[in-house]
Amino acid sequence: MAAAPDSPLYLGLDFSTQQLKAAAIDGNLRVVHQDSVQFDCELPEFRTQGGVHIQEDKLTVTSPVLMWVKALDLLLDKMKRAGFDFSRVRALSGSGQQHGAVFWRRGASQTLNQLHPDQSLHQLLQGSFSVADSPVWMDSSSTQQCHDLQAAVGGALKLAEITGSRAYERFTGNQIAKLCQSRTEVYRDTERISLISSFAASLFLGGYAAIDFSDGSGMNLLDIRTRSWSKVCLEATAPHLDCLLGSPLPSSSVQGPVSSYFVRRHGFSESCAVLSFTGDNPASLAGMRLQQGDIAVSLGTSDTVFLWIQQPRPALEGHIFCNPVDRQAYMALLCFKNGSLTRERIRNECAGGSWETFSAALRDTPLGNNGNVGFYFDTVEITPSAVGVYRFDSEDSEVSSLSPQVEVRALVEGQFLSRRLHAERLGYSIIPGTRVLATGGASSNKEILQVLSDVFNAPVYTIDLSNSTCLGSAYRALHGLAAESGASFFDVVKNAPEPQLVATPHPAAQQVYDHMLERYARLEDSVLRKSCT
Ligand SMILES: Nc1ncnc2c1ncn2[C@@H]1O[C@H](COP(=O)(O)OP(=O)(O)O)[C@@H](O)[C@H]1O
Ligand SMILES: O=C(CO)[C@@H](O)[C@H](O)COP(=O)(O)O
Repeated sequence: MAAAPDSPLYLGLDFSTQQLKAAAIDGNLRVVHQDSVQFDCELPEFRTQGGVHIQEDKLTVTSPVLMWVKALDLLLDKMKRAGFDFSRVRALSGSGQQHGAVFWRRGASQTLNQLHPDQSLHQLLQGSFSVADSPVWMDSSSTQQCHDLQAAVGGALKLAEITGSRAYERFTGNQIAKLCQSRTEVYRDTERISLISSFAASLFLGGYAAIDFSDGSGMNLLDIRTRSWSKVCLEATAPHLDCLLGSPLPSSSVQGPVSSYFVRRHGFSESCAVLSFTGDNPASLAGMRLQQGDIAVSLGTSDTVFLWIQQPRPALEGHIFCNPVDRQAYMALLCFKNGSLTRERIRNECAGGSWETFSAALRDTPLGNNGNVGFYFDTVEITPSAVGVYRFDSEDSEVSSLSPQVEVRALVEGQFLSRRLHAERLGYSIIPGTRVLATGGASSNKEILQVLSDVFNAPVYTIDLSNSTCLGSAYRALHGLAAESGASFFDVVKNAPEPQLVATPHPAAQQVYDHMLERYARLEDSVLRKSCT
């Protein structure tokens, strides 16, 4: 049944690597509006490529914080022009690319509190950030700080037991330590540190939003069992950090009403609630309504693989985050840096820049690629830690090139073999009934999903939107209002459309890829020996 034209809406936003996106749903969980702002082409004055600036050392990767602020101005204006009625929004939530940090300058809280509706956020917040270029998840420049943190807490595994992950360069605590050591004055001039998710929530609240447990798990600072900051990690990272971070809160918390700025400038209702924002992968778990036993594969700027887990078993590879929709549960995640941008490079070099030609190459080449396989780590990979491009023929001999069509398949098969290999090392096994839920920009490509299905030997499902992050945040906004009366997330979203089957494995897939996986693991070992990062 269609919802009444003035019925309540729930808004989800996603501040991801390459764009800001929004989706609104009605009380029947139907998507009624979608919009986006692409950073590179719609905000060219910030001169980003893929939403980021890669610095000369090739390790430091940042994004201008004012670009995200301006993107929000632009997005809300676009939505208004499209006739979106903000007064109907009962609750909103959102997500951000994980791990990135926003440093608010002393005095920023007062500015946030007194935003004048005649001016844009971008004009009002020009002077509010002590660091103009925020470190983001692609950064790998804090190796020293990672070593120091692990040494301080008693080793990599001990750190993983506390925070869910060994030290990773992109994790916020290590970025904060780097800033504090290299730009002490700037650190002293900072009154608050947000994640990108809690920064975005702060804009809507007109005051500092708490970091939520789930995104907070990507900092190497939160004790994922007690769900509070780990004293030993804070002390090893930087002085007075507890004051700068504020107390973390559950991902389903109502953090307050939207600020009067949004009421007066955009027509939001004064009672519109702002729910905790979270990380984009946790939001995606909510958007896909992931269940235990499913495996999610997100094909955004990064590729990620994640699972719902009940008990944390931290390891030296991968991450455990607090679950964003169930306070007793967790999620396990693997992140692969060379995802869509690497597929785009090979599309440009081997398929004339056309996804259609790229897809045709996948259709026209056989499962297993006649033994040709590749490792494409254009930038320093996270899982595994390696860099460079390595191609092998069926005899395991390294070759310097492959024909364009074979290269396309070598890339996509290689990427998914890697996703499966590392997921299995994390304890994941494909059993009858396993569903692979795919999302992210590249999940609109059926041929890529067919290779995913073949390599995992499991059916692949997608939801209607390739953008499950916004949908997940809209669901979380709706659930947040009901959570106070004890309703579970799954109760609230039980009538959402079911994921649709989009690919089933070829009958020969298991035979081809079980063997190839063993071979891939051996070749990866040899690549790792060659590519000491
Ligand atoms: N038809 C397609 N085939 C493969 N990849 C695609 C296709 N359309 C878009 N993409 C990829 O989707 C990526 C963006 O995914 P998205 O999930 O929106 O990223 P993010 O949320 O990280 O900003 C682009 O970098 C692009 O390479
Ligand atoms: O670092 C991670 C997860 O640990 C990345 O997955 C970021 O969260 C960026 O996400 P996308 O913009 O690629 O969706």
